[in-house]
Amino acid sequence: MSEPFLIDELLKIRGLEVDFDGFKAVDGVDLDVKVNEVHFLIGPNGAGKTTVIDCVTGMTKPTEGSIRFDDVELRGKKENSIVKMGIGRTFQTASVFEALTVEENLDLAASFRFSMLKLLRQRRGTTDAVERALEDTGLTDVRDKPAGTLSHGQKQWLEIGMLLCQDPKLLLLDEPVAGMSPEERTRTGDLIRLTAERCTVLCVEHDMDFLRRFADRVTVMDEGKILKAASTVAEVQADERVQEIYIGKGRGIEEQTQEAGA
Ligand SMILES: Nc1ncnc2c1ncn2[C@@H]1O[C@H](COP(=O)(O)OP(=O)(O)OP(=O)(O)O)[C@@H](O)[C@H]1O
Repeated sequence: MSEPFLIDELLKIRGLEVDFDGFKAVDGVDLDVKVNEVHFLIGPNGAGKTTVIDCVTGMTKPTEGSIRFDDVELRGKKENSIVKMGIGRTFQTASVFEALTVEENLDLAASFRFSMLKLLRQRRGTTDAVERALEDTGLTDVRDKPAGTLSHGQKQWLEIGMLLCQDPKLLLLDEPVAGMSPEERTRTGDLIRLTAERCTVLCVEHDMDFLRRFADRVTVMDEGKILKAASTVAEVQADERVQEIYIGKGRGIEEQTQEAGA
């Protein structure tokens, strides 16, 4: 009999395995993400974090295990069905339409939520979503600028704004603050906290200072496995095995996480 799906769980992964031509990139991963939490997935390079995210979006097909979202099994579903179920995802390099303005990018993203008929009847639905995303991301002043002229940080916020326009239940963020200045990191963290008031956030990240400020819970992976299941940042930092994998791979947890996020 399968485990019961608790009311505050949004994502429940059990026994996930991914085999790339004989190499187990993900090896028996269990992961629980609760409704409206900001959950970070950390671990050294090659730990399998992005592969787990790719399995949730349907981009990578697991060889074993289950991925239940809102008590529905995602395995076997197509990527676009998973998007429609309310899962949005950003990439390490923001994917925005550079030639379109900020507002046009958001408008286009918002329109994915509506059928053509609804769009004609309910133009206002997209406008409200766009205005809210502009406000949340702090991009109102640059709404008429082509996305290609934005700074790196602004492009990342635009990508998050585009996903917010689609009213997701779960946002998957892949290293959202990589390459950002300290000010941009703070703004991104504030945007993530604001986002978590409306949806759940699962974030792959290396920057320990960022985690300390913005995470509710953290799960640590190493070599395809879970090293430490969902815990507080303080518990993760105090864990000797977590210290060991970072120290064992050359440097301290602080140093390595900051460096990887820089
Ligand atoms: N398509 C693929 N084919 C073969 N091997 C892959 C593929 N994608 C990822 N891998 C390997 O699987 C392992 C896990 O990769 P993954 O990108 O998930 O790690 P990660 O924890 O996200 O690392 P990083 O922090 O460096 O992004 C790595 O050894 C990687 O080289």
